[in-house]
Amino acid sequence: MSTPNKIIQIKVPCSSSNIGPGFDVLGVTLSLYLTLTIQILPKHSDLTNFNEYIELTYTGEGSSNVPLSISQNLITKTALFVLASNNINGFPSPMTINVNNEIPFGRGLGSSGAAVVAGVILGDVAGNLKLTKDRLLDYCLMIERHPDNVTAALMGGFVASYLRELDPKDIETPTIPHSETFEDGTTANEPAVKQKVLTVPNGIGHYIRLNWAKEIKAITLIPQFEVATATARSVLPHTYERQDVVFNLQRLAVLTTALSQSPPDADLIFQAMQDKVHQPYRMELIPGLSEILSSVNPKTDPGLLGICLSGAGPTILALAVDNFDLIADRITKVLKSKNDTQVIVKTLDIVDGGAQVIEL
Ligand SMILES: Nc1ncnc2c1ncn2[C@@H]1O[C@H](COP(=O)(O)OP(=O)(O)OP(=O)(O)O)[C@@H](O)[C@H]1O
Ligand SMILES: N[C@@H](CCO)C(=O)O
Repeated sequence: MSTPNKIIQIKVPCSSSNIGPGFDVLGVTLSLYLTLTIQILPKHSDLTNFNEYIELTYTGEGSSNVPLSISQNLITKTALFVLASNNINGFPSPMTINVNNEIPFGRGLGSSGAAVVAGVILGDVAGNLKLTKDRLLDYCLMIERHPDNVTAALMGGFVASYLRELDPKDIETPTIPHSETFEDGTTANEPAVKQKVLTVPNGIGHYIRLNWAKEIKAITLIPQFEVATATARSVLPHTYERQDVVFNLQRLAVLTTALSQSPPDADLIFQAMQDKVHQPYRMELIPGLSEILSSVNPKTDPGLLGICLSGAGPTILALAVDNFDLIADRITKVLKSKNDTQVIVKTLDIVDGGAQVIEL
């Protein structure tokens, strides 16, 4: 192999979204990473499209079943989409891309959001486009249409976001590498259909970083089965009763400040993490969720602040300041009593910084 012109690392954190009432709004970045190590190799011919000279390898989570074809892999097809949108047809240099992934697939820890962010940055780096972070977010949001995970993964920290409503013509093009959240029946593994130029609208996503009290840690309880986000969204109703919407709005407004206060008020946070918009409908997909939400609280388990589904599940997120192992054991017992599965427990830090590009 020839000596690389450049070696670059793209490091993207995982994220937990919703935090109870903030469905499709809140995301918090946690300390598990998707890391791409890229060697950009010298061009060895007059070619301008080096798609056949991209070597993609994986280690870690998902490595045994992720597609390695660049038109099917979510990271590389996202990069191809960014390049095509900037009039670049295919990867402009040969390269090796090694992906080391710590984020389990389909567990509610934002694996697809991290892959989309990594792919958008890969496209930016490969095409030497020098897009701003806000512009990178526009590209992410063309692909993953709920902003919570991608905004947290790109920007870092505890983030609230909303999406500008797009004109239907902005998303009708077949060049977008449809992710599972397009809700049109396509899946994350389907290839982008055509490479036709697409102008990505400006300023699709708007976000604000919120404060997070430094003593609050995230216990993640990760059952060893997947729930695809598309499935977890398909069980949600299309319309809601007014009292359920008001229930969530009231709690969401309180929660965004309650999580910033030091010392945290466990009772306030526990109540503010209740939800009536997504969790009740997802209980059928996650045996034990209903029992956990109704039986574990700051009185039964001192140190606990609140419990919710992480993203679309099945991971359970427990926010706590103390007694992490005891809280984890108690929730694990309930999950195991309802599922014939291993439960992996990871107590994670909240990560302040988002995706990074490091030149090695
Ligand atoms: N590192 C990756 N490389 C390639 N594809 C990935 C990667 N990470 C995720 N994916 C794709 O995304 C799918 C998982 O996306 P899905 O939205 O269902 O779950 P999630 O993002 O892990 O959970 P949530 O969105 O609830 O946080 C995987 O099955 C795979 O197709
Ligand atoms: N807010 C999204 C996150 C999943 O990616 C959901 O709950 O469906």
